[in-house]
Amino acid sequence: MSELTPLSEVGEFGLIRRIKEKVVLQHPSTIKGIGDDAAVLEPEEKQLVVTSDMLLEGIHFDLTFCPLKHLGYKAVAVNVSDIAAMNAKPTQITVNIAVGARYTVEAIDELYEGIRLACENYKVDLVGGDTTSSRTGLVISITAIGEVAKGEAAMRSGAKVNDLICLTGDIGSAYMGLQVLEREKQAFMADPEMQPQLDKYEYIVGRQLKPEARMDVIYELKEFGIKPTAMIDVSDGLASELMHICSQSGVGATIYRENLPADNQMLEAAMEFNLDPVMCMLNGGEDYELLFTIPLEDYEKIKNLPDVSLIGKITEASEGVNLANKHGQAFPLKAQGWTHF
Ligand SMILES: Nc1ncnc2c1ncn2[C@@H]1O[C@H](COP(=O)(O)OP(=O)(O)O)[C@@H](O)[C@H]1O
Ligand SMILES: Cc1ncc(C[n+]2csc(CCOP(=O)(O)OP(=O)(O)O)c2C)c(N)n1
Ligand SMILES: [Mg+2]
Repeated sequence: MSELTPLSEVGEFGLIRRIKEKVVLQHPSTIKGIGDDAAVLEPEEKQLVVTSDMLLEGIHFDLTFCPLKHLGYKAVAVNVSDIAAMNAKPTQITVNIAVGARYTVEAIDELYEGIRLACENYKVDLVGGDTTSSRTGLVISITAIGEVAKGEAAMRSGAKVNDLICLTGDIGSAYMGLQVLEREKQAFMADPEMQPQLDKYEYIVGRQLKPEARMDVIYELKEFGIKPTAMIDVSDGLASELMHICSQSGVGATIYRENLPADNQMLEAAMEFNLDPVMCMLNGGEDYELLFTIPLEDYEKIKNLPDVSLIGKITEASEGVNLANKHGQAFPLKAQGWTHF
């Protein structure tokens, strides 16, 4: 095994130099990246979108089952997902990390390998950040900047009565992936000889550890001439996100249980864990899919998009937010997804 280097050997500035050396800037709007008191950007004639999300050890990730490279990728992806949810294109990120003194240079290299891979995939420039020590665990906080043409940003507040409610991908899988990982961790702690059994859960575990921001769908919507009237990404759970759209738009909604997009592995794992798959889909969280509304007239355009499901319709506010079953019975939806407190 190769030697590991303590962080104290390179120091804060040595670490930053190491990070900077591997950064390749690709956006013409990045005038100055890492290395000065602040980055300098020169955006085009567009509106800027700015968002931050942080990931904390013990709250958002567990290093016993989350490799640092995946963590770096996920930290970027969840931020790009918020940019996507504004119907915008990501351009730059800054990365703040707080790291325990016992970390090695090689461990931080791994983390940044994931960050770099995500920057390459989403075509964003890493233009700065901050590095501090931590006494309580690893913290990663990312700010993402993006651009959108004037008037094209999709707010949570734009949904109109009779709009169609659309959802990308499938939901509930990241949550079930986490249940599997936590179970295998418990089994391993009880008996370190135990090898984790993850083969048949590859997809759902991947959804937890390696989520993708749906920039692909943002580009497709543009290509098909569809502008969502409202949009949000699913981080805390579908029910919770739908409530945000409804309250901010002053509307109600009905979604149909039969139309909720489920993956087979998620359904099988839910059965194994004795969990109601519909509850997992509504409240699981961390799917990083896009929930958006479109005018009814755009139905013909949207039905050709392979990875978009029509899950319901927007109604008058007085009708509330409901989940309907195949017999047409509707029940008020409760947001029981992730909250921090
Ligand atoms: N500590 C904070 N200070 C200021 N604004 C915040 C803070 N936390 C969240 N916000 C803002 O509140 C809104 C909702 O945040 P959040 O629920 O985290 O959204 P998301 O799920 O998209 O990350 C956003 O506009 C965000 O910028
Ligand atoms: C170790 C661990 N515990 C719990 C979770 C589950 N979890 C953590 S944060 C979260 C929701 C999303 O996080 P949040 O900070 O609310 O993101 P935001 O809505 O601001 O994008 C979920 C479901 C996890 N992924 N890992
Ligand atoms: Mg947030």
